Amino acid sequence: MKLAIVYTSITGNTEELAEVLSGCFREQGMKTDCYPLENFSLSSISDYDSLVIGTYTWGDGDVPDELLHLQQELLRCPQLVTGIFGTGDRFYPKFCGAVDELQEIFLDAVPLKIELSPQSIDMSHIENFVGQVLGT
Ligand SMILES: Cc1cc2nc3c(=O)[nH]c(=O)nc-3n(C[C@H](O)[C@H](O)[C@H](O)COP(=O)(O)O)c2cc1C
Repeated sequence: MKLAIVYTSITGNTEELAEVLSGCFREQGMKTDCYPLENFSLSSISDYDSLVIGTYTWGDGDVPDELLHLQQELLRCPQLVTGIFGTGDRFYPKFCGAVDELQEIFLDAVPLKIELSPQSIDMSHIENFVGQVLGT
């Protein structure tokens, strides 16, 4: 089994969460590759058994534009998307709205929403997410 984390991040919060998650998946014995979106080649999708997508939220609860192409491609194999994580800010009415939007498309994916950058208080949620994605 091989898992890819593919994320987009502007100010680094989602990147930080992606790195924490990578470490957790690896600790659980999962072969895990972690890519910023711009380094992920769509042709490598077939190398993976499972894909976990990470995103910030933009605008009024929106998925960032740069993710839309990957989102479209994954509609061919929606079962591959096992998790969707995001960082957001509770200041906005649609907290982590991008995670909600993606989850409406990838119905079986486990969601994780974290406020800004991951803190130690978030670790139980993060570990739960990892466990659910791995089905343990
Ligand atoms: C213009 C703008 C719009 C945003 N809209 C939302 C939003 O609707 N919901 C939300 O939860 N966060 C929103 N955010 C907050 C970001 O999603 C949040 O800061 C996130 O952690 C940034 O991730 P990054 O550091 O990976 O880029 C917005 C931020 C900006 C600058």
